[in-house]
Amino acid sequence: MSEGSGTPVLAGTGLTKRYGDLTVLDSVDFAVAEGEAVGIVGPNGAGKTTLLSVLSGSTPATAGHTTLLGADVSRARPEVRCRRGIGRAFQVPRPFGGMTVLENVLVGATFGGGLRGGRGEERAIDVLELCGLIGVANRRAEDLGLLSRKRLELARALATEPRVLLLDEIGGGLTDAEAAELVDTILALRERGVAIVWIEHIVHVLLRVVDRLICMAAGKVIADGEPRAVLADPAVIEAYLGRAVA
Ligand SMILES: Nc1ncnc2c1ncn2[C@@H]1O[C@H](COP(=O)(O)OP(=O)(O)OP(=O)(O)O)[C@@H](O)[C@H]1O
Repeated sequence: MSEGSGTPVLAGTGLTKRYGDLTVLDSVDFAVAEGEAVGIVGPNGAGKTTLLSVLSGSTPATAGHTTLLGADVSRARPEVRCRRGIGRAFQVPRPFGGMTVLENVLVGATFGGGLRGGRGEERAIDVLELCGLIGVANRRAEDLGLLSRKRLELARALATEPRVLLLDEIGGGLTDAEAAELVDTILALRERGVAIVWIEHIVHVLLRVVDRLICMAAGKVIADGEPRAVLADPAVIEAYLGRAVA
């Protein structure tokens, strides 16, 4: 969390997830401040996606607590956490293929954000503009190219009016130019004060957005701080076993 900030927008304490004897998340403490952007890196199987799933409520924690704007949401279902401010976008976009782009975003605003009637429509149009999708608002989601599908995934999460947005490898599969466009959209969200937690293997893309980097390995946080310092940390380099991280 940034120095001097107040209550974190989202925080986890002692977050643990076990599958039988396998501990995939091992007593992780995590916090993101309002408007902060945090990147999460780490080798495959480190527990990064599990951390986001536990924070968003889609995977129940074995132990630990999650707070959202200071309130304990550890027992709240994912849709409740969503309405209270946690948005999530996935690596593989999950739109309703037969629906238009606008309809997909309206579903997010109405069911995820609890915005009814005119307010939902206003929010949907605003989000489509922000994500560069207004020109394809009436196209069916299944007819979109990859970058537009990624933008739609982001737009659906944003339509719920999140205070914090959890992004899971949304840059995957994009060309450098497409990834740069996506970064511009995410920077625009930051300007609106949405906190961002972003797992991304494409580190140079991540570094354009985040103020802080967390590295996980074997279910634990092994480094947390200024991004370049984290990438230069010997423990981080060792965790990647010599794989390039920047
Ligand atoms: N439902 C499950 N049952 C058993 N093991 C699981 C389950 N879900 C995840 N795991 C295991 O938990 C570990 C952490 O997985 P997770 O997806 O959180 O890692 P990750 O850091 O996001 O990896 P990647 O970068 O490959 O996406 C992995 O070893 C994975 O196989």
